[in-house]
Amino acid sequence: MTTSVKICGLKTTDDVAAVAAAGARYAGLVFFAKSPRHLEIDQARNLALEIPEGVAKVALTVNADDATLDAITAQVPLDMLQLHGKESVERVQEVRARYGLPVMKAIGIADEADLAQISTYTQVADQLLIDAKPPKHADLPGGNGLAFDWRLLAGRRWATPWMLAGGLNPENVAEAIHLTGATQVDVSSGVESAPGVKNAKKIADFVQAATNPVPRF
Ligand SMILES: O=C(O)c1ccccc1NCC(=O)[C@H](O)[C@H](O)COP(=O)(O)O
Repeated sequence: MTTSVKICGLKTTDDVAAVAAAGARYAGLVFFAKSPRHLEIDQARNLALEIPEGVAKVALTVNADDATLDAITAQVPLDMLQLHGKESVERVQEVRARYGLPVMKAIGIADEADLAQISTYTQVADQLLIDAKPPKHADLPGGNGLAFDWRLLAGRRWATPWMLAGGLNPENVAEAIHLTGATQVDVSSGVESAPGVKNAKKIADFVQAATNPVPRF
Protein backbone atom coordinates (compact mmCIF):
# COMPACT_ATOMS: atom_id res chain seq x y z
CA MET A 1 0.00 0.00 0.00
CA THR A 2 1.41 3.37 -0.94
CA THR A 3 1.78 6.02 1.76
CA SER A 4 -0.35 9.15 1.60
CA VAL A 5 1.41 12.41 2.41
CA LYS A 6 0.08 15.63 3.90
CA ILE A 7 2.19 18.76 3.55
CA CYS A 8 1.04 21.27 6.13
CA GLY A 9 1.42 25.04 6.24
CA LEU A 10 1.34 26.06 2.57
CA LYS A 11 1.57 29.81 2.00
CA THR A 12 2.30 30.48 -1.66
CA THR A 13 1.26 29.31 -5.11
CA ASP A 14 4.80 27.91 -5.49
CA ASP A 15 4.12 25.75 -2.42
CA VAL A 16 0.91 24.49 -4.04
CA ALA A 17 2.77 23.68 -7.26
CA ALA A 18 5.49 21.82 -5.36
CA VAL A 19 2.95 19.79 -3.39
CA ALA A 20 0.99 18.86 -6.52
CA ALA A 21 4.12 18.00 -8.52
CA ALA A 22 5.45 15.81 -5.71
CA GLY A 23 2.20 13.81 -5.50
CA ALA A 24 1.09 14.68 -1.97
CA ARG A 25 -2.53 13.76 -1.14
CA TYR A 26 -3.33 16.52 1.38
CA ALA A 27 -2.46 20.23 1.63
CA GLY A 28 -2.77 21.92 5.03
CA LEU A 29 -3.74 25.58 5.46
CA VAL A 30 -3.01 26.98 8.92
CA PHE A 31 -5.33 29.40 10.70
CA PHE A 32 -3.45 30.25 13.89
CA ALA A 33 -2.24 33.82 14.28
CA LYS A 34 0.94 32.98 16.22
CA SER A 35 2.14 30.59 13.53
CA PRO A 36 4.65 31.59 10.83
CA ARG A 37 2.34 29.61 8.52
CA HIS A 38 -0.81 31.53 9.41
CA LEU A 39 -3.09 32.61 6.54
CA GLU A 40 -5.77 35.27 6.55
CA ILE A 41 -9.05 33.95 5.14
CA ASP A 42 -8.76 35.75 1.80
CA GLN A 43 -5.19 34.48 1.32
CA ALA A 44 -6.35 30.95 2.15
CA ARG A 45 -9.24 31.20 -0.28
CA ASN A 46 -6.96 32.29 -3.13
CA LEU A 47 -4.52 29.51 -2.34
CA ALA A 48 -7.22 26.86 -1.99
CA LEU A 49 -8.57 27.76 -5.42
CA GLU A 50 -5.12 26.89 -6.86
CA ILE A 51 -4.98 23.44 -5.27
CA PRO A 52 -5.75 20.83 -7.91
CA GLU A 53 -8.36 18.11 -7.61
CA GLY A 54 -6.90 15.03 -6.03
CA VAL A 55 -5.13 17.04 -3.34
CA ALA A 56 -7.40 17.39 -0.30
CA LYS A 57 -7.58 20.89 1.17
CA VAL A 58 -7.34 20.73 4.97
CA ALA A 59 -8.01 23.75 7.20
CA LEU A 60 -6.13 23.60 10.49
CA THR A 61 -7.59 25.48 13.47
CA VAL A 62 -6.89 25.52 17.20
CA ASN A 63 -9.86 25.64 19.62
CA ALA A 64 -11.79 27.66 17.04
CA ASP A 65 -15.29 28.84 17.89
CA ASP A 66 -18.27 28.60 15.53
CA ALA A 67 -17.88 32.18 14.29
CA THR A 68 -14.30 31.49 13.19
CA LEU A 69 -15.18 28.19 11.55
CA ASP A 70 -18.27 29.74 9.92
CA ALA A 71 -16.07 32.42 8.34
CA ILE A 72 -13.43 29.96 7.14
CA THR A 73 -15.84 27.39 5.74
CA ALA A 74 -17.98 30.04 4.04
CA GLN A 75 -15.07 31.44 2.08
CA VAL A 76 -12.46 28.74 1.63
CA PRO A 77 -13.25 25.63 -0.44
CA LEU A 78 -12.27 22.74 1.82
CA ASP A 79 -12.25 18.95 1.99
CA MET A 80 -11.43 18.49 5.67
CA LEU A 81 -11.11 20.28 9.00
CA GLN A 82 -8.14 19.56 11.27
CA LEU A 83 -8.74 20.38 14.94
CA HIS A 84 -5.36 20.89 16.57
CA GLY A 85 -6.24 22.22 20.01
CA LYS A 86 -7.90 20.82 23.12
CA GLU A 87 -11.24 20.17 21.40
CA SER A 88 -13.37 17.70 23.37
CA VAL A 89 -15.07 14.61 21.95
CA GLU A 90 -18.35 16.57 22.02
CA ARG A 91 -16.80 19.49 20.14
CA VAL A 92 -15.50 17.16 17.44
CA GLN A 93 -19.03 15.76 17.05
CA GLU A 94 -20.50 19.27 16.88
CA VAL A 95 -18.03 20.43 14.25
CA ARG A 96 -18.64 17.38 12.08
CA ALA A 97 -22.40 17.88 12.26
CA ARG A 98 -22.34 21.66 11.73
CA TYR A 99 -20.03 21.78 8.71
CA GLY A 100 -20.60 18.42 7.06
CA LEU A 101 -16.88 18.01 6.48
CA PRO A 102 -14.66 15.16 7.64
CA VAL A 103 -12.79 16.07 10.81
CA MET A 104 -9.23 15.08 11.66
CA LYS A 105 -8.44 15.40 15.38
CA ALA A 106 -4.82 15.92 16.39
CA ILE A 107 -3.57 14.01 19.44
CA GLY A 108 -0.27 14.95 21.10
CA ILE A 109 1.94 12.11 22.25
CA ALA A 110 4.89 12.34 24.61
CA ASP A 111 4.71 9.02 26.43
CA GLU A 112 2.68 5.83 26.71
CA ALA A 113 0.02 7.43 28.95
CA ASP A 114 -0.96 9.76 26.09
CA LEU A 115 -1.97 6.83 23.87
CA ALA A 116 -5.30 6.52 25.73
CA GLN A 117 -6.36 9.80 24.09
CA ILE A 118 -6.29 8.07 20.72
CA SER A 119 -9.01 5.58 21.65
CA THR A 120 -11.14 8.41 23.06
CA TYR A 121 -11.44 10.03 19.64
CA THR A 122 -11.60 7.01 17.34
CA GLN A 123 -15.42 6.88 17.51
CA VAL A 124 -16.01 10.53 16.63
CA ALA A 125 -13.25 11.66 14.28
CA ASP A 126 -12.93 10.69 10.62
CA GLN A 127 -9.15 10.72 10.91
CA LEU A 128 -6.58 11.15 13.67
CA LEU A 129 -3.28 13.01 13.45
CA ILE A 130 -0.89 11.40 15.90
CA ASP A 131 1.64 14.15 16.54
CA ALA A 132 4.35 15.03 19.05
CA LYS A 133 3.00 16.75 22.15
CA PRO A 134 4.34 20.31 22.19
CA PRO A 135 6.74 21.39 24.93
CA LYS A 136 4.94 22.97 27.94
CA HIS A 137 5.44 26.63 27.08
CA ALA A 138 5.58 26.31 23.30
CA ASP A 139 3.88 29.06 21.27
CA LEU A 140 2.54 26.50 18.80
CA PRO A 141 0.55 23.35 19.58
CA GLY A 142 2.01 21.77 16.44
CA GLY A 143 4.48 22.44 13.68
CA ASN A 144 7.41 22.43 16.11
CA GLY A 145 9.61 19.96 14.23
CA LEU A 146 9.76 17.68 17.27
CA ALA A 147 9.41 13.91 17.11
CA PHE A 148 8.13 11.52 19.76
CA ASP A 149 9.31 7.97 20.36
CA TRP A 150 7.82 6.18 17.34
CA ARG A 151 8.29 2.81 19.05
CA LEU A 152 5.26 3.73 21.21
CA LEU A 153 3.06 3.04 18.18
CA ALA A 154 4.73 -0.21 17.13
CA GLY A 155 2.20 -3.01 16.67
CA ARG A 156 -0.79 -0.79 17.54
CA ARG A 157 -3.72 -0.49 15.17
CA TRP A 158 -6.89 1.61 15.21
CA ALA A 159 -10.01 1.27 13.08
CA THR A 160 -9.98 5.01 12.33
CA PRO A 161 -7.54 6.16 9.64
CA TRP A 162 -4.56 7.99 11.15
CA MET A 163 -1.55 10.01 10.14
CA LEU A 164 1.86 10.13 11.78
CA ALA A 165 3.32 13.61 12.38
CA GLY A 166 5.98 15.36 14.39
CA GLY A 167 9.57 16.00 13.43
CA LEU A 168 9.41 14.04 10.19
CA ASN A 169 11.78 14.93 7.35
CA PRO A 170 13.08 13.35 4.13
CA GLU A 171 15.86 11.58 6.04
CA ASN A 172 13.81 9.96 8.82
CA VAL A 173 10.35 9.36 7.31
CA ALA A 174 11.17 5.86 6.00
CA GLU A 175 12.32 4.74 9.43
CA ALA A 176 9.23 6.30 11.05
CA ILE A 177 6.94 4.40 8.66
CA HIS A 178 8.86 1.19 9.25
CA LEU A 179 8.58 1.47 13.05
CA THR A 180 4.97 2.62 13.29
CA GLY A 181 3.25 1.00 10.32
CA ALA A 182 1.82 4.40 9.35
CA THR A 183 0.15 4.53 5.95
CA GLN A 184 -0.23 8.31 6.09
CA VAL A 185 2.34 10.90 7.17
CA ASP A 186 2.25 14.64 7.75
CA VAL A 187 5.09 17.17 7.72
CA SER A 188 5.62 20.87 8.08
CA SER A 189 9.01 22.05 9.48
CA GLY A 190 10.89 19.16 7.88
CA VAL A 191 10.20 20.48 4.37
CA GLU A 192 11.05 24.12 5.12
CA SER A 193 14.22 26.16 4.69
CA ALA A 194 13.10 28.61 7.42
CA PRO A 195 9.98 28.74 9.64
CA GLY A 196 7.01 29.13 7.31
CA VAL A 197 9.12 28.92 4.14
CA LYS A 198 8.48 25.70 2.24
CA ASN A 199 11.26 24.19 0.09
CA ALA A 200 10.19 22.47 -3.15
CA LYS A 201 13.16 20.09 -3.22
CA LYS A 202 12.54 18.98 0.37
CA ILE A 203 8.84 18.44 -0.43
CA ALA A 204 9.74 16.27 -3.43
CA ASP A 205 12.38 14.35 -1.42
CA PHE A 206 9.92 13.82 1.44
CA VAL A 207 7.15 12.44 -0.77
CA GLN A 208 9.65 10.23 -2.57
CA ALA A 209 11.05 8.86 0.70
CA ALA A 210 7.57 8.33 2.18
CA THR A 211 6.12 6.60 -0.83
CA ASN A 212 9.19 4.42 -1.50
CA PRO A 213 10.21 3.74 2.08
CA VAL A 214 13.35 1.65 1.59
CA PRO A 215 14.78 1.55 5.13
CA ARG A 216 18.31 3.05 5.28
CA PHE A 217 19.23 1.98 8.78
O1 LIG B 1 2.22 24.25 11.68
C1 LIG B 1 1.85 25.11 12.46
O2 LIG B 1 2.33 26.27 12.45
C2 LIG B 1 0.78 24.80 13.46
C3 LIG B 1 0.30 25.82 14.25
C4 LIG B 1 -0.68 25.55 15.19
C5 LIG B 1 -1.18 24.27 15.34
C6 LIG B 1 -0.71 23.25 14.54
C7 LIG B 1 0.26 23.50 13.59
N1 LIG B 1 0.73 22.47 12.78
C8 LIG B 1 0.13 21.18 12.82
C9 LIG B 1 0.55 20.20 11.79
O3 LIG B 1 -0.30 19.50 11.23
C10 LIG B 1 1.99 19.94 11.56
O4 LIG B 1 2.17 19.52 10.26
C11 LIG B 1 2.42 18.83 12.53
O5 LIG B 1 2.33 19.31 13.84
C12 LIG B 1 3.87 18.39 12.26
O6 LIG B 1 4.71 19.49 12.32
P1 LIG B 1 6.28 19.33 12.16
O7 LIG B 1 6.79 18.62 13.36
O8 LIG B 1 6.80 20.71 12.06
O9 LIG B 1 6.51 18.54 10.90
